Amino acid sequence: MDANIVVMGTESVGKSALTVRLLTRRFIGEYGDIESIYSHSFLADGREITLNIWDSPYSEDSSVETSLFEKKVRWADGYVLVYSICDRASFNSVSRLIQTIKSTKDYLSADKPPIVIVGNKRDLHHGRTVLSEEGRLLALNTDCHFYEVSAAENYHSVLMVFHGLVSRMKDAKLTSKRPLGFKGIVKSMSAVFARRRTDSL
Ligand SMILES: Nc1nc2c(ncn2[C@@H]2O[C@H](COP(=O)(O)OP(=O)(O)OP(=O)(O)O)[C@@H](O)[C@H]2O)c(=O)[nH]1
Repeated sequence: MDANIVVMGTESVGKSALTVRLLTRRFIGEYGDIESIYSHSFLADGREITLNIWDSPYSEDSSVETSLFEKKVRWADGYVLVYSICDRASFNSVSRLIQTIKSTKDYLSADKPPIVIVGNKRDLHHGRTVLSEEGRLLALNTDCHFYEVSAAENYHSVLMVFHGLVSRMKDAKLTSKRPLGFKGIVKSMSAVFARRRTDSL
């Protein structure tokens, strides 16, 4: 079974840190601006599940963002929307993102893929500006799921985010994979460790 997961959120909230943590169990600190789709397989209830995880750097360029955004929504079987608990603006942005995703045609026609809201950087509790309750309430009001994690400190909670999302995907949905629509985006993990910039898009 294959599942496409898109990781979204504003700059520096830890999108790459979460993705790399899942894939390698490691936190390497700096990640570079790499637009990437990673594949990750695991066993759940005796079946092999392959996750294709699209992690992209946040861009202020709205024309780039808009066309990429549409591609992501078309492609996704599930969403991980990340904010930092120390960054109120990133939380507000996740809230807007949920509305935007939910109002797109592709989201509705795809039978409403599950959305997980992730408050990251839980280890930085002294700098917290977004309460856990606010994240939980946002999830409740928007019919999403909520986790607070630290990509820096904890592998297990990051694993729960992705596995929890997969368990909410409908099996039927996952059998019909949509083509990516453009090439040159698949990168290997070595690109992350080499911290290479790419101009593949
Ligand atoms: N303390 C702490 N720092 C974190 C955590 N997750 C990520 N960081 C740091 O936050 C910074 C940004 O992390 P990235 O993973 O590059 O963030 P991103 O959302 O992919 O950023 P863009 O690619 O710019 O959109 C890096 O310096 C990370 O080391 C965390 O859980 N705790």
